[in-house]
Amino acid sequence: MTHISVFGATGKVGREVCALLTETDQATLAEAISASGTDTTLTLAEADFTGTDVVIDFSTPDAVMTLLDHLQGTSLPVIIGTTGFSAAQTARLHAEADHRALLIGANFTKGFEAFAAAALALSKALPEAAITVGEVYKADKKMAASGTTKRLSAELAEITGKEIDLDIQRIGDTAGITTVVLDYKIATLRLELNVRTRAAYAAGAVEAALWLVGRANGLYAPKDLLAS
Ligand SMILES: NC(=O)C1=CN([C@@H]2O[C@H](COP(=O)(O)OP(=O)(O)OC[C@H]3O[C@@H](n4cnc5c(N)ncnc54)[C@H](O)[C@@H]3O)[C@@H](O)[C@H]2O)C=CC1
Ligand SMILES: O=C(O)C1=N[C@H](C(=O)O)C[C@H](O)C1
Repeated sequence: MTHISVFGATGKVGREVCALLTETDQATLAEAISASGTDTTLTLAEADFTGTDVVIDFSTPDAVMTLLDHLQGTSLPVIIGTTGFSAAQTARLHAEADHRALLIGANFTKGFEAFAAAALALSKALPEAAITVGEVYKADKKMAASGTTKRLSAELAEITGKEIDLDIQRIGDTAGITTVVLDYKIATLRLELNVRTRAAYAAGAVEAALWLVGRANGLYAPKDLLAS
């Protein structure tokens, strides 16, 4: 049985991770940590992580930095689900991988890696196509490209040498819709990943956490799970 602590436990995704950990036989909830603590959660200062095998984070970039400060001197593995890090924060994350196994994923939905690979393959097969990466998320998410869109557009730009158009939308409580549209004049090819529930992100993160326990220190990504 793997003991998983959840950082950002009262958030939309953190709640789903905690719920999943009460249902699965492979893992159990060790400590649930939130910004100010509640009846069922601890503050970071109250958490001691003894009895924790791996931490799953879905919080904010600044909060992740405080988590890493708190974990200094331990080699506890961490799954980072949070997106939107600054360049300096990203550098800190990468340096942290010298001290622990750290897996960073912008999108833990099962099928996302295959979706990204398909988008890259199609962009190579249709070099004449204009490419747009689109996203729809909840209304209160910052109106800027998500981690998912940044990753997809950077990989598509690298492989095609083209500028990639972005279409950013915010609607209601949308869990996440990612599209890649290739327009090659005689036709339009559209790939869409429509996440129905945030439980999908929680499931992918728990699967990654189970995989990460026992790995050597270093930086990992969701595609490493597929390779092993
Ligand atoms: N990698 C992936 O597959 C996914 C990533 N995300 C990312 O995960 C992050 C969280 O997303 P949501 O759950 O939708 O946001 P949310 O706003 O619902 O939850 C964030 C939580 O972090 C907590 N938090 C803030 N400061 C904290 C601190 N110092 N200590 C502990 N907890 C703290 C907040 O109280 C809040 O409950 C975002 O960056 C989002 O983009 C979201 C969905 C999937
Ligand atoms: O905030 C969200 O909800 C999500 N954010 C992630 C991101 O920034 O890439 C992706 C996920 O699909 C949902």
